[in-house]
Amino acid sequence: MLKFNSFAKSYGSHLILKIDNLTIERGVYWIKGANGSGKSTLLKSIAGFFSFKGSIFLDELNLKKDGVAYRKLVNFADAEPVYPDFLTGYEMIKLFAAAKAAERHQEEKYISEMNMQAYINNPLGTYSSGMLKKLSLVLAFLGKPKLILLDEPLNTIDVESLEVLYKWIEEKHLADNTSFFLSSHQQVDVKRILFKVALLQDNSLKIEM
Ligand SMILES: Nc1ncnc2c1ncn2[C@@H]1O[C@H](COP(=O)(O)OP(=O)(O)OP(=O)(O)O)[C@@H](O)[C@H]1O
Repeated sequence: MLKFNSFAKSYGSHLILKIDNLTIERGVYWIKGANGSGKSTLLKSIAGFFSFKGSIFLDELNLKKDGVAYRKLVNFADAEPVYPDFLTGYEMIKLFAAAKAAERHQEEKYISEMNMQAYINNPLGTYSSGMLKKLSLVLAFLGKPKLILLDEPLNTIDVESLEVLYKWIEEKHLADNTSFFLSSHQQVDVKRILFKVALLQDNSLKIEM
């Protein structure tokens, strides 16, 4: 599903990640690693936000050569999402839905299950951090992504929303075979969704069997 060839990411002269050759099969992965191990850097590189050395492929699509097609199939939710204050949650959803060629009304289930109806038409400047986080999760599920990257999704949201998120991951993986990379400091309910663990350590990524 995802393939790294001679991948390396540095900030200036500081090497953060080096993945020579690695193929990751479809699945739901918990990206586990200590503070500063490079979890966000890895997810943002895969999302296509950062320059890097080497290549990343999603199936046959090369991120560097087929960027538009690749990005349509890879969705990302930031650890601390920031959006324009003046747009409403619903306007933000409509922008993302258009960019990801989402089916009409796809967002309705997500808005209602996350219980966001009461404030979805309010400006984002009025949202709490938990409300912004929930919006970022809704955006990450729009369209028909092959891979969804969730950076620290368990932070900030309440227990009910966490249950909803686990349900969405399970449903989406079973229905569309969508893969997930979810980074988290907190223990993930690994048995529930049969998470596989990908350990980020010593600048490299290792899939644990
Ligand atoms: N924009 C940047 N410029 C320079 N160094 C950076 C930048 N972003 C991250 N780093 C460094 O890269 C390393 C990896 O950071 P990253 O945020 O990817 O780790 P993380 O595993 O997500 O950390 P955490 O669990 O604390 O969120 C850290 O040493 C960090 O200081």
